[in-house]
Amino acid sequence: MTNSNLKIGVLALQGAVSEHIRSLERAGAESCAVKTVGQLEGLDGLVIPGGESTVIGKLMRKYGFIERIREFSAAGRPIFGTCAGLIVLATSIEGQEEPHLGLMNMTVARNAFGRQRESFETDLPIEGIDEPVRAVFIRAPLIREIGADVEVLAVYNGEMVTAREGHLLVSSFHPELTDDYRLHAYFADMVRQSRTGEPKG
Ligand SMILES: NC(=O)CC[C@H](N)C(=O)O
Repeated sequence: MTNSNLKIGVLALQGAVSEHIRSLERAGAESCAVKTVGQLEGLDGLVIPGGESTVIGKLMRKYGFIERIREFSAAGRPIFGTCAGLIVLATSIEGQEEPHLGLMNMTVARNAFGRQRESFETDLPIEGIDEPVRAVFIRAPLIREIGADVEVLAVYNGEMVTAREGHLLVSSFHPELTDDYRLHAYFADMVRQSRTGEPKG
């Protein structure tokens, strides 16, 4: 048994970073901003925040994060992508030739709510969390199609907005912009469980 704290980094190339760090700390994890690939070492999990997926993708390529985050994931370490982070994790992005990380088996659509509903909030029931979560959507993406191993955790107006594939978790909305840190706690549990699967010694 190890007593060391969970360490969950937040990719800090662009977007809402400090709010994620605050929510992760409230959920009982240690957290820090990740600006260089070297900082991925020693992390148990990673959050990829919202922002602009094209910008985040470009900076990930520039600073060598694509390969290193793929290795991070291949080692079974959990990743949570929110909003633009969801787009960055997808294997396919509508209207775009290339994905970014291409790790989670799903097709996503960017800015899928249209201009009328660029930004809104709702109480969203999420599988595995007791009461609905206050969800803030900002120029949010939707999940259009999923692979067989992807489990849908939340649906809004018939559209998939939260999902999980093994150690990968994604949400269309911004869970870090409210005081409700239950989705971060859910992710911290995923990270904790992935650690107990580690070989002892
Ligand atoms: N809030 C967000 O992260 C918005 C995502 C952004 N619209 C994109 O396409 O990347």
